[in-house]
Parts: sequence; C-alpha cells; structure tokens
Amino acid sequence: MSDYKYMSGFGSHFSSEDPRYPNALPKAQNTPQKCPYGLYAEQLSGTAFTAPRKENVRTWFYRVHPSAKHLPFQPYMFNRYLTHDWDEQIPNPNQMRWKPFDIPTGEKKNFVKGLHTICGAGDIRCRHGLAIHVYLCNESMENAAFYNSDGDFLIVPQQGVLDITTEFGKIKVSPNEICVIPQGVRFAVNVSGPTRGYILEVYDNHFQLPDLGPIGANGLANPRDFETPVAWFEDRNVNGFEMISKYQGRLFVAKQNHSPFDVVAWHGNYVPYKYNLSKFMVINSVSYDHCDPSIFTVLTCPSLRYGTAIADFVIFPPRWSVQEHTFRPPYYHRNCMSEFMGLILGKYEAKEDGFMPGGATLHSMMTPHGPDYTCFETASKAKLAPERVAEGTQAFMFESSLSMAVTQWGEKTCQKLDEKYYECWQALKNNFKLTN
Ligand SMILES: O=C(O)Cc1cc(O)ccc1O
Ligand SMILES: [Fe+2]
Repeated sequence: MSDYKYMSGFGSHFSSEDPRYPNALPKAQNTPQKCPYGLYAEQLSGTAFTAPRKENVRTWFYRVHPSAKHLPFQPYMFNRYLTHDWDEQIPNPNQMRWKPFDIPTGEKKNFVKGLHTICGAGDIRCRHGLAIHVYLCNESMENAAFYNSDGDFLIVPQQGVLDITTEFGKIKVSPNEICVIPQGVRFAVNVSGPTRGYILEVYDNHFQLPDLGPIGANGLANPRDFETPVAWFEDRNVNGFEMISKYQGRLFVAKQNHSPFDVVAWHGNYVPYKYNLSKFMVINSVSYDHCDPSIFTVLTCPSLRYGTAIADFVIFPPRWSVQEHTFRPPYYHRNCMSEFMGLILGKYEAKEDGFMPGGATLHSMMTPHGPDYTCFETASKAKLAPERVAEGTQAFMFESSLSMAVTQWGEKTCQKLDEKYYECWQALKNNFKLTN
C-alpha cells in the first residue's frame, strides 16, 4: 500500500499546498505582484486558452524557480528505440503475438532509457495519432526528469512498482494500477529492481471517462476512485540536473542547476492521476450473448468523429459470467479498429497458452482473430452455470481507430515476435452438418 497522500476525483479543480508551507497559494488571484514565500507563479496549459470551458484545463504552480531557468536543449543520445517513424517496416497485416519483453539484467537502464516503441500511427507534429511503448528498466532516474511535449502517457505497470515524483507531488503505481501523466508534466521514476510495463501515448486529446448512456450516473470507473497527488517539493541545488524532453518524437536534454520538483503549492484541473483497476465496477450481460468489450472501457481519448476513439483503454477484469445458451469467451471477429493487448497478470480467457504476462498481441485493422482451438472446443461444450472468470488475472486492450504500424524494434530487434502464433487457429475443425 502506498504511503503517499492523494486527492480523490476525476476532472476536479484541486488546490494543494505542501503542509510545511501553509498559505503558499495566493488568495483570490493567480498572479500577485509578489507571491507568498517569494515563489514564482507559472501556468501549465493543457488546452488552448480559448478551449470551451467544459474542456479547458490548466494548472497554476507556485514554485521556487520558474521552469524557464535551464541551459539550451541538446539531442539526448541514450535511447535508440523510441520512435515515431511509422515507415521503418513494410506494413504487416498478420496477427502478431509477442513473448514477454526482456527486462535488461546486466546493463543498467532507467525509465527513459528503457522506452521502446512497438507500434503507432499518425503525425506527431499535427497532434494526431498514438504510439504504444513498453518500458524495460532496472534503475531509478537520478537527478533527471522527463516530460513529453507530444501528448499524454497512460502508464500500465506490469512488473515492479513505479515511485513517481511529479511537479504536483508523489505517486506510487503498482501492477494492477495505472497512471496518466499529461503532456508537459515533469516527472522522475524511481524503481526497485526489474521493472516492465506498457504505455499508451495519445497526441490528439486528453483522456476522459467514457459516457455511460443508459448505464446511468454510476459504474465502470467511478470518478471518486481516481487519485491525484498532494503538493510536495524540494529546494535542491544540483549541478547538471538533466531535464529530458520528448519533442516531436525525439529526445532532448537541457541542464539546470536546481530540482524541477520545487512546486510548493498548486491549483488547477490539469493534473496527473492514478487509478486502481480492481475498483472498476464491471457491467455485463446477465441474460445471453457476449457484450462488446467497450463495456469494459476505463478511459478514452476521443477523436473528432463522434463515438470513435483515438484510443480506448479497456480491461478484462475478474467477474461473474452467467449468460445462458451462450458461447461465453470473446467471439471471432474482424474489426475496423486496431487492437493491441497486454497482460498484467495471469491468463487471458480467449488464449490460455502463449499470451503471457509482459507480452502482447496486435490484431490490426480487419485482421481476423478470436478464441484459439482449445478455447473454442472447451467453451462450446461447457456446462453453463454462474462462474467466476478471469480470477486473479488482468488483461487489457488499447483499441484505436487508427491503423498502426509496427516499428523495427517491435518486429525485429526485440526478437520476441512469436512466428507460430497463427497456429493457434489451424486446428479449428469444420463442424458443418447437413442437419441440425
Ligand atoms: O480480441 C480480443 O481478444 C479482444 C476482444 C474481447 C472481447 O470480449 C470481444 C471482442 C474483442 O475484440
Ligand atoms: Fe478482438
């Protein structure tokens, strides 16, 4: 359990002061001539100044140094596998499955050095698209911080706890929890041991809770279960603190002589947050048939096309399965969306073999997929009774309306692509009978 304190809510307007410095937030205005305790006021905008009020997000920081105090950015040369070049490989429409990605053992790598892009689509400069990365690391970031100028990160830890210091305060995120670090927010990741997880990066928009329609006012991921850190700061001079920025898909580093985690107080509605996936209120069919997996949407990044996401973050949580006269596992299908899946814990119901925690699958646009032979045979003969499914497991999907390309690292360099994946469907029999 985490020892850090959080504030509960999603989309709320929060105010927080480091308790060591009461009244650090200016009263009744944002930019007083002199801020309390001699702090600097700085705004972080997450939407255009002119965005409609219901979407408008920004935060006011009251900090020891303004962020502008740094030396010029230079290219950062310590990561070869973070990319937004979607033309590295020729397109590959095959069903793809990756064995668990290797966490470095001998070599020391921190979160930033350990970022590897698997697939993505879109144009980073036009702020349209997404990228899917894995982080594979074993070392904390020392006197270094990172921010993404290109979009938001939704981070899904699979192995190892992420102890994240942000400008807003500290967040601890364990496997089966997720966190969102919005565009521009500076953070540093501490780890203890081998650490692995997945990242969904979106360029277009911030993540939102899905509309609930006839479900009503409650359910799925409830707003009160999202947690935002409380203000924490350090006033620390550091010779050569590294501020690393992902900007237009490339990494740059600027040196500065102070810790950027020097925000004594802040207020606003543009914030990082975490969410424990075990709090998801699962809604599903209690009569017959298999619901589409959108019923398990935790967060969505909408596109301009109504109801169609740049990316949805969907989970497959432990639940009761009760449908009558129904083939209960996922159906066979072809989708006009791309489906990237990862596994945090246990096994995934449609494929008990081969898809392992820390691995992944990609079923691209219109690529047919569904239950493997064993799953089909078992589930079509099973005696149907109320049953717990997915107990002790957690699979998830990043589902996108964009057609994603796999990177060279994803298809070749990582050497984790399972060439035999297609075999899991080959034993499916012709069960056709002339009479029923
Ligand atoms: O392909 C998958 O395993 C994900 C998925 C799950 C489900 O229950 C229905 C459709 C679907 O794409
Ligand atoms: Fe699917």
